[in-house]
Amino acid sequence: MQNALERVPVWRDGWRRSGRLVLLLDFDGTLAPIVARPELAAMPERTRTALDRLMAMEGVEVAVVSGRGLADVRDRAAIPGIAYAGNHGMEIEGAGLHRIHPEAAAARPELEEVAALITAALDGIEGAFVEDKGLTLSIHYRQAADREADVRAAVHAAADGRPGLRVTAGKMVLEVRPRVEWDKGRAVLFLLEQMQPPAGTPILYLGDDRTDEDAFRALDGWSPEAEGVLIADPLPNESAAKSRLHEPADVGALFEALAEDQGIGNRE
Ligand SMILES: O=P(O)(O)OC[C@H]1O[C@H](O[C@H]2O[C@H](CO)[C@@H](O)[C@H](O)[C@H]2O)[C@H](O)[C@@H](O)[C@@H]1O
Repeated sequence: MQNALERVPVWRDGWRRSGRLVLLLDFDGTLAPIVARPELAAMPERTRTALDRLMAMEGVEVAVVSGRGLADVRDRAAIPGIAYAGNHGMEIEGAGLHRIHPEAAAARPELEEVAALITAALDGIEGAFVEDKGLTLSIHYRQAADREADVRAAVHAAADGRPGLRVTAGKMVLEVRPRVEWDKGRAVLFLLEQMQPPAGTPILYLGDDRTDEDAFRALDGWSPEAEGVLIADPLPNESAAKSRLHEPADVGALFEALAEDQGIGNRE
């Protein structure tokens, strides 16, 4: 898969021609490196500085799309004036938008019940814990990797057989989500419908995990200039992304490279 830095001239050219550049950004593993616990995740200074610089340029539109709860990712990313999609897009807020998936919200009482069951079952598994994100649960085992099987058993015992819920997997984490027809791909299409970028606008979705593949696939159908950038090393067997970066640190380098050209996007 091509290195995303090699595609920068193509994207800058599209930005120059259309007057717009859209960046849709995942948080953990993309803007922020993966760390031991969710509350320790932070955007590196280099990435923030380069993103600030890009956002000060003409025609650049940014949104953050995350599996985290909306308030959490908004506080953590702390990029002013943009739209945030939390809980894999089940809640969207900012830039004039306010939307909560109604069926997902209705599943909250059952989710609470499951959270209590899993929390009780994890008692005694040191390092495993439930992150309650309101509309979804993350059950982390990064610090209890040797007990992964027990964590999985606890989660499935509590959530399986409930028609309103489903279990998914991510990086050393299981998630319990409402069984609704909504994911990062749908969220990205919703955001683009609001943004209405003109034809020819380069639209980049940067993401690192399985849930980001929904967004990569959704972009394929949007326009020829919409494409996914996968942050991964090694690469997975399959991905719908068109190019890759090796690690979150490279995301800052990509923003710097996009902002480099003095000929475009400079506000008067
Ligand atoms: O969609 P994302 O913004 O990438 O969020 C996905 C999950 O990210 C967080 O968990 C992951 O990152 C943690 C901090 O680096 C790490 O400790 C954990 O092992 C990873 O799975 C977040 O806590 C989850 O709620 C998100 O769903």
